[in-house]
Amino acid sequence: MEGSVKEVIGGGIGIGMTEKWVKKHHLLYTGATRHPLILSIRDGSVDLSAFKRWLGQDYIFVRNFVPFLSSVLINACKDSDDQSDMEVILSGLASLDDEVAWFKNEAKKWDIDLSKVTPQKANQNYCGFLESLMLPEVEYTVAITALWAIEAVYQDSFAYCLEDNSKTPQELKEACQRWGNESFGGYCQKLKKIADRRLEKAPESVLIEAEMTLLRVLEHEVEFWNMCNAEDPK
Ligand SMILES: Cc1ncc(CNC=O)c(N)n1
Repeated sequence: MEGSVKEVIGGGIGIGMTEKWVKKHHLLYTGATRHPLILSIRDGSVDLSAFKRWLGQDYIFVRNFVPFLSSVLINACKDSDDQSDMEVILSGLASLDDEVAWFKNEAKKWDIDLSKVTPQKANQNYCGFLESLMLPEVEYTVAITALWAIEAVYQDSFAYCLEDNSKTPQELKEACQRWGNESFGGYCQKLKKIADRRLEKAPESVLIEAEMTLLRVLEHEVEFWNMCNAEDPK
């Protein structure tokens, strides 16, 4: 099949839309995946209070991410042309069970009371954006592109902190491992394939919407990291 006429014509080989967009918007993509907070984790100079802020805020984000992912799952069941989409998204949803438990356990280790953490502005904005993606008029193709981008930023960022020459502090490695591991990487690849398959068949209007949505995701991710690096509001 590799390299066959069918693969080439079918678009199985060659560069997909998501990759084209990442190249086109590489400054913003790099801004999200090589943020100063990530670079500081990787070189070991990270301010632990920034990490703690991230932990508390991301717990809230993940709780809001559950209904979003559920909504993408429903969309896939209703609108997808491929039955396996549902299985990929379901696997992501299933892993959030463990993820929420991990946050609670990690918060204990760092002496953070999650019930006292309130979402900061950038987090509120990002969660509001997730909610807007759950509106009935949002196309499955747009929602799956957003989902791929949200997951890919975390996978790319944290995998970078785990590379051989990185100096990531031992106590942060488990967090990096959650999203930087190969299995999460495989999940992101599957999401990317789904997004590329849908985008390939999408009309121009949906393509524009999906590209705009990718840019919004990247901006929200940058703002989220910025929020963690900034002092708490007085
Ligand atoms: C701000 C943000 N973006 C992406 C992820 C990764 N998805 C689910 O865990 C996350 N946890 N937080």
